[in-house]
Amino acid sequence: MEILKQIAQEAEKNTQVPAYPRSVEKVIAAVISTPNFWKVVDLSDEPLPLVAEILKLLNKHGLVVFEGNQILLTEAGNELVKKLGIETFVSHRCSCCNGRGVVIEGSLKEAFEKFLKIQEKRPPAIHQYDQGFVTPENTFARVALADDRGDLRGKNVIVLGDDDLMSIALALSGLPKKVTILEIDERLVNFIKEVSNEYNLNIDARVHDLRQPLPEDVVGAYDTFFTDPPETVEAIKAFVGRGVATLKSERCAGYFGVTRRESSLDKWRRIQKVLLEMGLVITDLLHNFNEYVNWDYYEDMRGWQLTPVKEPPKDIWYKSTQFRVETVRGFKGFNDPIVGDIYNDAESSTT
Ligand SMILES: NCCCCN(CCCN)CCCN
Repeated sequence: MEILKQIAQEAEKNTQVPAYPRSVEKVIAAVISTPNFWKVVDLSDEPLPLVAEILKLLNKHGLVVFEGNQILLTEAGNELVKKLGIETFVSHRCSCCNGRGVVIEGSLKEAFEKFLKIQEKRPPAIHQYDQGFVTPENTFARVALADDRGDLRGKNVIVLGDDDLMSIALALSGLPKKVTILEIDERLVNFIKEVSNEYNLNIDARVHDLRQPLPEDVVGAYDTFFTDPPETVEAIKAFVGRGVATLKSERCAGYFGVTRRESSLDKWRRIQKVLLEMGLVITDLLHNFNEYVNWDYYEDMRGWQLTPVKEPPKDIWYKSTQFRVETVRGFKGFNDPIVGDIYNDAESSTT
């Protein structure tokens, strides 16, 4: 146990990311089952910068080696695993719903098939706005989840930031009364407008920088919001806080993703405190509900500089937990201008 504590302390000192003996244990447990860096990050569920540092320290202590692009336990590493009784991960994830608790069926399925075709021409994710969209099936699973919770039919729905094309999926489902989207990236707004015209979806799509206060007419005018903010507490305030500011009243819902890839549990605690202070109740937390398609700018992101081996990501490794929140008495949104950096902190790694 001593070595785990020692490596955790050193890793925290070098990265400013909170690290625990369990962080080190989970990285070792991941290395038992995969030599691939991105899969180690995925299985360990620790922030990428911390995983990279822990691997470098394990290597320094002669417990892992980097052979080509593979991360392997040494003889000494295997001894430690035996001595500490470290076990690898076993998944019990439902193969039918992929652990999401919802499936895309009936009328949603037809809309989904249409969406699959439409999204083939979507603008690629760009680094400038920390974009990274989820799989088309995931976008529709979010629609199924919100409909399952009664948050869509006959409701006014707003999407704050939409590289995931939630606005198109929601409109294709035919469930909401009105769909509005605010998005900083003109390429996306133009694409969504074109699709809305072509398919007669009547989407209210506007270019808007969410660091600025909301347009007057959307404040207090919606029943449900969707957003998927960058992973800083500031960004949660900007995107989720503004989402709350768009809601009509108590007992309205919001949906967004929070990841473990760029957020330690210590940061999660700060995020959850911010949510409670806004007068929100967290009703659902669905682990790894969101799966992000690998973006082609990975060599430009900070995380790439930190990785101990330079193997391009192949399978989906970046995932996030889907949060559902609901307003209760005394809730208050956030609609002041945001100054400063909403994209970077010590734990972020894909910006
Ligand atoms: N930079 C690549 C990954 C970004 C994912 N973030 C934005 C996702 C937009 N769809 C944050 C994901 C969790 N909040």
